[in-house]
Amino acid sequence: MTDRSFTIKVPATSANIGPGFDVVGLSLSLHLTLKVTVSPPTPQSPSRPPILTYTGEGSDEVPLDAYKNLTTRVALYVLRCNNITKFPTNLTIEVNNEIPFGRGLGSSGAAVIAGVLLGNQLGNLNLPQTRLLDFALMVERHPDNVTAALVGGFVGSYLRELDKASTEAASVPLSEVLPEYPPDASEEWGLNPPQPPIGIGHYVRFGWAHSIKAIAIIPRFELSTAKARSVLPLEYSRKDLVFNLQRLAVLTTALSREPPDPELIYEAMKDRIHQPYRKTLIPGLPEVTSNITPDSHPGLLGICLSGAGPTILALATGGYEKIAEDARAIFNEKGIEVDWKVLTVAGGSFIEEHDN
Ligand SMILES: Nc1ncnc2c1ncn2[C@@H]1O[C@H](COP(=O)(O)OP(=O)(O)OP(=O)(O)O)[C@@H](O)[C@H]1O
Ligand SMILES: N[C@@H](CCO)C(=O)O
Repeated sequence: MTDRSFTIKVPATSANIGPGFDVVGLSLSLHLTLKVTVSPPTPQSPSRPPILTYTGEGSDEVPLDAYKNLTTRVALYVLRCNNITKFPTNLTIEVNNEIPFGRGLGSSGAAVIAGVLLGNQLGNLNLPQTRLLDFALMVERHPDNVTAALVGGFVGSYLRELDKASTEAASVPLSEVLPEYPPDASEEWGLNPPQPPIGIGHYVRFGWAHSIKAIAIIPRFELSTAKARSVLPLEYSRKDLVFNLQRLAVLTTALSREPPDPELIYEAMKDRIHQPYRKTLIPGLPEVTSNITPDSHPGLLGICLSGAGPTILALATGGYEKIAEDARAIFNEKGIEVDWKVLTVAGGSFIEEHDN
């Protein structure tokens, strides 16, 4: 028997793009890459626990225990749901990550999608894409990042209204979906995990004008999605909802048109559902989004908070450096250091099997 090896590659994502809170996502050209090897047992190594190594973003904080790491815990959840209670013996996973943690660039969504694809691959499950999405949505319960990370491009998604039994199945605490530790006596723990209902998430890919690039202006601090969601109200006025719906409807088509129209897009990327509430957590956010405009910065199309923040996403066809450096100067005035990158829209996740 020979080693089996394959590579999984998952893109970063920016969710919301202004008015599309929990609805739209855009895949971007930073990647989480897993190089996976499964070696047959040998007399010297009949069986050993998984070895996980990690380079790049988050390597100083990510757990390297396969039973604690988000990606491998998700993979084990997928395997357990398919009657496989353990990782294969002699599994090695070398991770390289370009997606900064907790910045609004979909690091957790990418880790979850990588885990679902890893479980599917290790168990030779051949799950269809819709089922892969169901598993991801049991872990990350808003569809915007995970859908864009899985299928790639500029994507809108919704969660199907579930019947009572499916709603209960999809509402189990995350600690039950992803227990942290392996069982001492694996039987009870290994069996009967909460199965995802079928067909939770549905999506459509919008067009994307190729001349549009995304500048990610990334503050050097982390903001967890949970914290950035905790400041949001539970209810909104009709006026604010209509404000967002009007803009989102225009935005999804405006970003596909060549040449893109800055006047239309700048206004269509405004939001009243999440950004105004998150400004308390991101000093400089209102100043950056209101002072950098297509008039002051030729090439700019629109500017918004990326996902739950703190990264700012500027869509532009040129003038990248001036946009980024002027945003940097505003953040610097608030005592915040930033890094910035010009990114392109990426394809979806993919797996490459290697011949050994
Ligand atoms: N590659 C990874 N491997 C393991 N855990 C990860 C990985 N990437 C992210 N995580 C976990 O996810 C956490 C960040 O998730 P969080 O949802 O707060 O932010 P985000 O996904 O980067 O931002 P957003 O959801 O706004 O785009 C990290 O602190 C870490 O615990
Ligand atoms: N739509 C989510 C994305 C976070 O990943 C939010 O803004 O909270």
